[in-house]
Amino acid sequence: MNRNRGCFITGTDTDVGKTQVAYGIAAALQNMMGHDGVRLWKPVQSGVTVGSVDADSYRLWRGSGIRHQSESEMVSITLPLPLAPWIAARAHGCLIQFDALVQEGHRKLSEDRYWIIEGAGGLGVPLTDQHLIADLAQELALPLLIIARSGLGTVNHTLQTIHFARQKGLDIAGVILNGYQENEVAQVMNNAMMIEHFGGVQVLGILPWMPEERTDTWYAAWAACIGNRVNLEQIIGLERE
Ligand SMILES: Nc1ncnc2c1ncn2[C@@H]1O[C@H](COP(=O)(O)OP(=O)(O)OP(=O)(O)O)[C@@H](O)[C@H]1O
Ligand SMILES: C[C@H](N)[C@H](N)CCCCCC(=O)O
Ligand SMILES: [Mg+2]
Repeated sequence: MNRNRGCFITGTDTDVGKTQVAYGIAAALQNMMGHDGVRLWKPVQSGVTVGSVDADSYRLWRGSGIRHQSESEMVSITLPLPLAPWIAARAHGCLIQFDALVQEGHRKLSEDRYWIIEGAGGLGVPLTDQHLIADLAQELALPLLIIARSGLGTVNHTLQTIHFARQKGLDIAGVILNGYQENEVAQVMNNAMMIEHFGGVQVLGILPWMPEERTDTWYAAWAACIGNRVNLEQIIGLERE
């Protein structure tokens, strides 16, 4: 386990399903590994309070089924306003200490666990007046898993994210296209093909829209869906020496 440090989950935008995919991957990896080796971290969340059902930290905790961390151990900074972290912090009368966040990340990654770390919004989202989410991903030196919408517009957004990631020297583990509707299958397959062709990356999974109420049964079905449709071996295998 100690070679598989983790992945950094980013998105082509806010609201593309990073949290939903992150907890699903965590649950599916736990199922696949058959032991407790996965941990989750959301360095900064905004627009929520810890404990509310819509907080990323709560959803990561609830959806992953991981109980060796509490919800508050899954998040470091929570800011109430639904804004980019730099501005949400400023409005709250504080600044995000980028170096402290990086140190905390390194401490976590030195543990003998597989860490799934969720950014905020996309790579170009400011954490401070000098740092973007991309800079945090760079400091943590984890491969990126890019979550993208599945439908029209996603090819452009995904290729731009890939281009920016490479400019920042980030490794890309792959892309997951999230949330297709039943009548969109052909379009999503074409989108995946175009992203692979022009982006030089692998699409590691294509996930359907699953709108039902979040019950225990729903969470189990989502973890199974990810286990069946996402190339988990590739995600953790990339980290193997
Ligand atoms: N495949 C899906 N099926 C059903 N609902 C989904 C799916 N993917 C995402 N959602 C819903 O879409 C909304 C946005 O997803 P989510 O919060 O995971 O996005 P995010 O990228 O993590 O956003 P943020 O930038 O705020 O962290 C949530 O309400 C989530 O439950
Ligand atoms: C509040 C929201 N849910 C996110 N966590 C923060 C998204 C910031 C996006 C900034 C931007 O790209 O313009
Ligand atoms: Mg999220």
